[in-house]
Amino acid sequence: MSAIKQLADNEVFRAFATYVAVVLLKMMLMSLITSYYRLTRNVFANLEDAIGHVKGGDAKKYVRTDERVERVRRCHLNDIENIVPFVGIGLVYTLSNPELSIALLHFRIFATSRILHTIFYLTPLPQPSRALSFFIGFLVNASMAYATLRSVSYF
Ligand SMILES: N[C@@H](CCC(=O)N[C@@H](CS)C(=O)NCC(=O)O)C(=O)O
Repeated sequence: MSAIKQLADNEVFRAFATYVAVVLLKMMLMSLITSYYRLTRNVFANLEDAIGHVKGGDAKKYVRTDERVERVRRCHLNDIENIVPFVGIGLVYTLSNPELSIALLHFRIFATSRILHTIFYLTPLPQPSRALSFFIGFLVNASMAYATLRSVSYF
């Protein structure tokens, strides 16, 4: 059996791949939400975008910022700051041969925390809701990094 086939058959890897797909799809959704607010509020990042969408008048005035668009962009940036580490740390953690039940717990808590973070940020809900959801996801990444270092570290 090839190494790739072996990896694909590994239950922890399959669980990891599933949750990576979930959180990356959630992150990709942020681009669509940003575009939605740009188009419905006529808020553009570039003059050529404004010219393409605003008929007549001075397109320059639609090259501006808007609190709603900026909120979605901050939420997207926060996803990048946390989901990219999840993909990297999660992969090495998966390769360190963890227990399936413990790995699943990490992946599920992380995905839930990021979905909640988005809901809390975009609604928006009062703090500390968003801070807690961020912190839980952060702890999951830290826990996977710690477990990996404990089991396979080679300095
Ligand atoms: N880059 C983040 C680092 C800290 C962080 O991620 N905090 C969480 C909980 S308060 C957050 O949602 N920050 C808002 C954000 O990143 O826009 C920041 O500037 O706030």
